[in-house]
Amino acid sequence: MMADYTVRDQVAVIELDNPPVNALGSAVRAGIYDGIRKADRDPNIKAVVICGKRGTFCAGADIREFDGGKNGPWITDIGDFIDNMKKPVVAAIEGFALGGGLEVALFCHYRIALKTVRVGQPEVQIGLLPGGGGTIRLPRATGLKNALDIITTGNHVPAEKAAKMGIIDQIVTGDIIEEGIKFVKSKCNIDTSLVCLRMKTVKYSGDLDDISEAAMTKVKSKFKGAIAPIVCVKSVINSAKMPYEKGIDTEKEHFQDLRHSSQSKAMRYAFFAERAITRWQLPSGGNYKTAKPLPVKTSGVIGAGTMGGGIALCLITSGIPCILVEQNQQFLDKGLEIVKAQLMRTVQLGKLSTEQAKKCFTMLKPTTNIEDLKNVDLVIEAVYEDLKLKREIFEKLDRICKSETILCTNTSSLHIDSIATATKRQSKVVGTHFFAPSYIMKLLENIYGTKTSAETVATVMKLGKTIKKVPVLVGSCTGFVANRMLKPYSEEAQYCLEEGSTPSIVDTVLMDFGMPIGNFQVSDLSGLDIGFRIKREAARKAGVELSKNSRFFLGQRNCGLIEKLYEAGRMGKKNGKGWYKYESLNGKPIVDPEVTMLIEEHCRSLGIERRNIGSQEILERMQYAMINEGFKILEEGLCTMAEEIDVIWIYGFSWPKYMGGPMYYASQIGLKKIYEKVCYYHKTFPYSMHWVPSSLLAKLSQIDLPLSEWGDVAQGRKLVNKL
Ligand SMILES: CCCCCC/C=C/CC(=O)SCCNC(=O)CCNC(=O)[C@H](O)C(C)(C)COP(=O)(O)OP(=O)(O)OC[C@H]1O[C@@H](n2cnc3c(N)ncnc32)[C@H](O)[C@@H]1OP(=O)(O)O
Repeated sequence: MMADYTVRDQVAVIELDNPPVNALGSAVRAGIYDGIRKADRDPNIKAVVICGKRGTFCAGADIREFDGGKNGPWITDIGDFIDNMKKPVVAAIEGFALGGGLEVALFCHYRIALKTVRVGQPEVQIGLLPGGGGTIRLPRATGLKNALDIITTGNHVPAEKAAKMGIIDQIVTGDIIEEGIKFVKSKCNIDTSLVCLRMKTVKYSGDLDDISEAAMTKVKSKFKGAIAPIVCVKSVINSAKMPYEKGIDTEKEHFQDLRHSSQSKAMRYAFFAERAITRWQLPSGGNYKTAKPLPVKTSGVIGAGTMGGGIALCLITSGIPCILVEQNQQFLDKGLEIVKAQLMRTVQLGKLSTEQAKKCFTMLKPTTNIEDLKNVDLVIEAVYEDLKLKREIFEKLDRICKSETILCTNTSSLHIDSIATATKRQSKVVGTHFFAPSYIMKLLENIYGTKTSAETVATVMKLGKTIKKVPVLVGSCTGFVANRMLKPYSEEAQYCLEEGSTPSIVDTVLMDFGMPIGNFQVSDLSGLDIGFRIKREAARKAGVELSKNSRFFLGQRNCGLIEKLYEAGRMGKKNGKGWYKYESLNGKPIVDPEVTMLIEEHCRSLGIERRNIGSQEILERMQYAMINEGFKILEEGLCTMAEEIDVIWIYGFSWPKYMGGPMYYASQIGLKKIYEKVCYYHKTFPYSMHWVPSSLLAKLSQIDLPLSEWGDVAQGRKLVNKL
């Protein structure tokens, strides 16, 4: 049994024991169930303590079991039994009580916790609802409003807040089991039915239908396209509408429906993908197990623009002092204003108190003197994308900084070696690519160069976690993984415009799929000048002219629309005109007939016949071109597993988690179909390099291998005999 049963001072102590997080697998559930029945039967036992081993209570149901059909008692059987017990049962919580873990605690008559504990019902984040009575019992403990909030967001609640909400009865210090025993013995003379949550009514104020409608509207707009939050609201409302038993039965039905839904399967995949990518390895052999990160106690950021300011903010709000360097006082002052405004916003959102924000700000040391960086542990360069400038900065940093300092570049496209070779410490140079807005977006694409050491990689992977990002390690190539895959995706979007579509049609198709924002809206946000400059730089490097009126550029299909919009003074949202027009800086995109005319004129002048392009074709062309690129990336060893690509898209480009990421999506469609379509488009559009089929995709399309093994095939770790 995966729950230890011992007796101390006439109290039965049931300790959950399932490493690493005491997940409630079927054996654990059986262990708890047997334990409470044994304690109830034994006349020498006066009370029960339920707690967990290894410093944590329980992280919920064993998510891996949801795909199989493991049996064991249903979790609410435990609750039903405790509800009828005369002997008091206390949950003694340390670490986490999450999901089914909190539900077990809510079955108990009492809950005590250490101050450091976090509780929550995070099921919604894996496309589920709390299926062990959580939607019915939590509202009885804390009221409808709090329960709706906790269950629909999945956010963790710190112990003291949970105590104020009525979820925890007492905060304790010291040994949790000793405290549990002391606490529960003091309750032996109290009638358990008086404290049993089943017997309580659900508190709320106002009209239930109004509460339900408001909660539905909120989750539908906040979690667009996701089913689980809607079902969570329904079930929590049932707690106030239905008798306890009916509420529980309905909850169980909802749980089973969600458990088998494609959305939950994709989100469970994403949960484990996020953990798999922490097991990084370098081609040279260094890996997450062997490499030790260096401490980062002080940091520096060069460039106080929107990106650099946001990066500095990530550092100081995570407790890492940061020296922010700009070339002159005017730019520095502007950067500081950006940091201050973002900090204020964080306070307004309730994420930091005014005091905390003030304290953070004192950790920022603005300067115009790069020499001030000499003693910091790590520097992140975030100046604009100019190789010459970056090399100059790295050469200077190499001279100024102590020998241990790690030098990071926030380049979004340049090869790491092309910057690292400006220094005599190539093993300490690494890419740390943040995504705009850098304070908000969770992805941190860490890029190793040929000579980057495992220690340096370990340091930036750890730093990523410390500053609350999701760090993914990738190899170096133009655009790295994220932007390299984005290129065919947005090129296909532009080709669709030339062939007959419009920015708003393309964007609507993407948003209907589940993307929070369309391709052309993103382009307007980043600024059309960025796209234009990238193309101009590519032309300059190749020693050719950039021509907006040519259908070919560097031997490839070309769409000159960006150049035409740029020349028409359309810079994007920042000047109110891009692919759309905007009435204000915070305004919504409005279809602009001028852009439609410009596109039509572009087609006329180049003799391109426009046609109706269906939404399926738009989606397929954008996604399959990008997926094909993903397979090439795996094939080239720039990623070691397909999961890395999915996490990059989820956290860098807000790919809907309930669709698992583009590689997972491909696995659901079937690689055979994807490969056939890629071949078809390659034939149809022979001048687009991105349609040349990936040989890995070709290989995998012939066999049926789980996504978790695609990287192994690419790297030759798994040999496929059939081929
Ligand atoms: C048929 C079943 C009937 C049950 C009916 C009741 C239904 C209840 C629904 C649920 O309870 S669903 C689960 C709800 N709980 C969660 O979503 C919590 C998930 N875990 C986390 O958020 C985090 O892991 C943590 C607990 C906050 C700890 O974070 P930390 O960063 O410290 O460690 P990780 O790297 O995330 O995790 C360590 C290790 O543990 C694995 N793991 C964590 N939680 C679970 C879990 N609930 N089930 C299975 N495995 C879990 C995680 O995958 C890591 O292992 P890996 O090998 O590195 O992947």
